Amino acid sequence: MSRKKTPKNKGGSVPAASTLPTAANRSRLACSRTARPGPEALPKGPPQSGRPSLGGTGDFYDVAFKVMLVGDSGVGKTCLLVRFKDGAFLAGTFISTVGIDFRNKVLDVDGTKVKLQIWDTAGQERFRSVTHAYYRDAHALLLLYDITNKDSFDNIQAWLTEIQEYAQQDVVLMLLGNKVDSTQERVVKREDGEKLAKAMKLRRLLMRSIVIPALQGAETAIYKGSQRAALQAARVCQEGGSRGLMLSTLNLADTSSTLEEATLPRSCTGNLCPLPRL
Ligand SMILES: Nc1nc2c(ncn2[C@@H]2O[C@H](COP(=O)(O)OP(=O)(O)OP(=O)(O)O)[C@@H](O)[C@H]2O)c(=O)[nH]1
Repeated sequence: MSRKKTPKNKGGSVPAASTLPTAANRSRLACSRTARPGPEALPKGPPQSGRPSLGGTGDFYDVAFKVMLVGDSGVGKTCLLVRFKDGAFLAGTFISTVGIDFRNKVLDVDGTKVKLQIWDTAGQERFRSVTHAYYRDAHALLLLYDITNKDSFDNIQAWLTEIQEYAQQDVVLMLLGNKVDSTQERVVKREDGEKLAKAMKLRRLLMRSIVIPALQGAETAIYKGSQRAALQAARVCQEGGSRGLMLSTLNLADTSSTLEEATLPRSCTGNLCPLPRL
């Protein structure tokens, strides 16, 4: 595979810390319910200059969320995003992300236009200082590990420490065990992922009968925090994780959560699962 993690048509990449968000553009990133059309009112991800406007495609939307993909290098963040955005799986040679990159996607959820602004961060240590500044505005963080790479699982705690330091306390966090298609190479047991989730006092929202083809092989899904943001983040995984994912979320502000179960809506039969009205 040859692919470049460089600016793309509907997104952009941010290799330098000089373009980190300002207080002004951070406030615009807040989850917004806007009148349509709203390209100029779309939440502007950092930075503002030198790249196409996030709304340049003329997307209409009612509500917008900023979602960030984080985790060790090579866990599959870019693949998840590309799969979600373009429906393609980037198999083959691994080219590491430089800096930070983003894609927009507007989904129709029960008649509501939901815009997701999804940021793909570089997993490599040397880019941490760049990505830290982007946590603050995120509504949801998807924290990935690779079930074939024990180190990426062991490093989850370190990622959580970073998240606790830099993200909003009420951010929705999902823990994703990626690459479950690689059954032969699996070194992180599903139970270990679930144990970690429990240790973090996660709440369980979605499990068992997830009938979305993209989620075949999904192990479990847990959320806590803003329900709507959690579900939108789950949708990223549902569409992006054709190879199955374990989803779980953590509300860092809530240490007294208990496990709660629910299921996806019955109408959830395709790649796009209508979200329940919350
Ligand atoms: N088998 C399998 N391979 C995957 C999957 N997702 C990603 N890969 C492979 O894993 C490698 C790394 O994927 P990337 O998406 O580039 O990883 P990343 O997390 O974005 O890495 P950084 O950009 O360095 O942070 C690539 O060779 C992908 O083809 C998956 O679900 N299953």
